[in-house]
Amino acid sequence: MAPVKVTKICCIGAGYVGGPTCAVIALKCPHITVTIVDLNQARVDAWNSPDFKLPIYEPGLDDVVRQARGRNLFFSTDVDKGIKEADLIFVSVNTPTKKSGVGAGFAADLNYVELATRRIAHVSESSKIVVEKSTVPCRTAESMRTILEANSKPNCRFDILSNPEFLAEGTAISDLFGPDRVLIGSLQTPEGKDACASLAGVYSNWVPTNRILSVGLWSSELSKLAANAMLAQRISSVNALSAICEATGANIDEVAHAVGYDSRVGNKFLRASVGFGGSCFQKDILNLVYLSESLHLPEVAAYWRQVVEMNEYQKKRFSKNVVDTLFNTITGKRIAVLGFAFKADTGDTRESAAITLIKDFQAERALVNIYDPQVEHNQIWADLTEAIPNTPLENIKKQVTISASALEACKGAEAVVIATEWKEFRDIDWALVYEGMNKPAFVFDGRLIIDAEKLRKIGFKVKTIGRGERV
Ligand SMILES: NC(=O)C1=CN([C@@H]2O[C@H](COP(=O)(O)OP(=O)(O)OC[C@H]3O[C@@H](n4cnc5c(N)ncnc54)[C@H](O)[C@@H]3O)[C@@H](O)[C@H]2O)C=CC1
Ligand SMILES: O=C(O)[C@H]1O[C@H](OP(=O)(O)OP(=O)(O)OC[C@H]2O[C@@H](n3ccc(=O)[nH]c3=O)[C@H](O)[C@@H]2O)[C@H](O)[C@@H](O)[C@@H]1O
Repeated sequence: MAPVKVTKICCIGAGYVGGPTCAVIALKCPHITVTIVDLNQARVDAWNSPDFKLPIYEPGLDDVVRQARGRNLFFSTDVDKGIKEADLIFVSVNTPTKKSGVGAGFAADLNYVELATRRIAHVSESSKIVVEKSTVPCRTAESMRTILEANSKPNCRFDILSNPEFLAEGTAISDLFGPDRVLIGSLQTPEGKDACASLAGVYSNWVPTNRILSVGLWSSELSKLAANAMLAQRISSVNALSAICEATGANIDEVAHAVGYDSRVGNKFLRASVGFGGSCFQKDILNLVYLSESLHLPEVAAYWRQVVEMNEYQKKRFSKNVVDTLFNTITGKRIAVLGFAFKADTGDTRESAAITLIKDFQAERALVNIYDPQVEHNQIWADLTEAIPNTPLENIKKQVTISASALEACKGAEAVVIATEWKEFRDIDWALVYEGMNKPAFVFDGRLIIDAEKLRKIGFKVKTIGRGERV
C-alpha cells in the first residue's frame, strides 16, 4: 500500500485551533478541499459572514480566510457530510478540564473527542485517516482506534495519527506559516507510516521537510503536554524570581536578561507577569499531574502541580500588593483595570489573570473600571458571572463597569492596574490620565510595559512586577 494522496480534508471543530489551522492548509494547498465543521451555528455563521466578522480575533486571519473561503475552504454545520466526503479528518474539538466525576479539576474531559470519534465511525462509508489535533492525554489515540474499529462498516479502515498543534494565540498565522516543527505521531506499522506520509505530504506544501517530525503515537501525545508544561514552568520560574526581586531591590528584567543570555537557557518566555493565562497551560499541566498520579508517580505529579500553584500565588501576590499599597483598604476606591484578554493581540479571555484580579478587587468591595481593546462586553460579563459565584450580574454591575477607552477607565480612579500587555497601553497620554485621577495616583504594572521613571516624573506612584524600587 502506498500513502493516500489527500484531496479532501474535514476539520471537526471551528475554534481557535481548527479555524486558523485548516484555513492556512486551504490557503497553502489550493488542490485540497478543506471543510471546517462545527455544531455551533453562530460560530459557523461568523466564519461565513459576508463582511468577514470572524468569530475569533487573530492578526492576519481574515486575510487568509478572504483568499481561500469559497475557493477551497468551506465552513458548515453539516458535520456528517463533511466526514463522509473527506479522506483525512482533523479532530480539533475542545478538551477542557473535567468539572465533575473521576479526575474532576485535573483530567481532560474527553467527551467531545469521543462524540466526534463516534460520529466518524457512524457516518463513514469509506476509509479515512483520522488525525487527533486536540490536546489529549497520552494513549487517547488508542481509545479512538478502539471506538472506530468497533463501530466501522466492513469496507472502512481507519488510521489514527496524532498531530498536536503548537500555535500561540495572537501569532497563530505566523506560527502556522513558519512552524518551528510539525509533529506527527503514528503507529510504527507500514499502514501507520503510510498515513503519516500522507499527512506529511499536506504540510510539505509549505513546511520544509526537515521540520516535519515523525514519532510514535504516544511520544507525540506526550510531547504536546510536555511542551506546554515546560513553557509554563519557565514563566513560573521567572515569576518566583520576581518575588525575590521585589523583596531585595533586584530587577527581574535585568535578571531574566542576564540568565537568558546563556544560550543553553535562551531568552524567550522569560517575561515576568501577573501570571500566565490562556486555555491551555493550566489545563495541560493539570492533565499531566493527573496522568502522573494515575501512573503512581506522586513526586512527578507534585513537581508539575507546583508550576500552577506558583501561578496562583503570583496573581494573589499582585492583588494583595495593590491592597497593601493603597493603605490597606480598597473598599469604595476606584481601580482601572487595563486589559482583560489573557495576552495581547487576542480577544480570548480563558483563564485570564485579569479575571482573578477583578474577583479579588470585587471581594474587597472596590469599584472597578475595565477597558480592553478587543474583548466583547458580553464575554467580560459572562466571565465575571462565572468567577464570582452566588452574585447576580446586576449586583456585579454595581461595582464593575466597562469603559470605552483607557482614558475613560482611568478617570476618577485611585489606581491603574495593567493586566494585559496591549501595545496601546504603552502609548497612552499618561499626563492626561494623571490629571483625571484621584491623588495620590498609583500605577501597578503587571506586564513590565510602561516607563516607570517617566510616569514618576509626571507624579504617579508606580509599582512594577519584579522591581524592588519604592513607590
Ligand atoms: N487555543 C489554542 O491556542 C490551542 C488549543 N489547542 C488544543 O486544541 C483543542 C481545541 O481548542 P480550541 O480551538 O481553543 O477550542 P474551541 O473551544 O475554540 O473550539 C472547539 C470547537 O469544537 C466544537 N465541537 C465540539 N464538539 C464537537 C462535535 N462533536 N462536532 C462538531 N464540533 C464540535 C465546539 O463547538 C467548538 O467550536 C483543545 O484540545 C486545545 O487544548 C492546542 C494548541 C493551541
Ligand atoms: O496549547 C496551547 O494552547 C498553546 O499554548 C501556548 O500559547 P498561548 O496560550 O496561546 O499563548 P502564550 O504566548 O504561550 O502565552 C500564555 C500565557 O503566558 C503569558 N506569558 C508568556 C510568556 C512570558 O514570557 N511570560 C508570560 O507571562 C502570556 O501573557 C499568557 O498569559 C503555547 O505558547 C503554544 O505553543 C501552545 O500551542
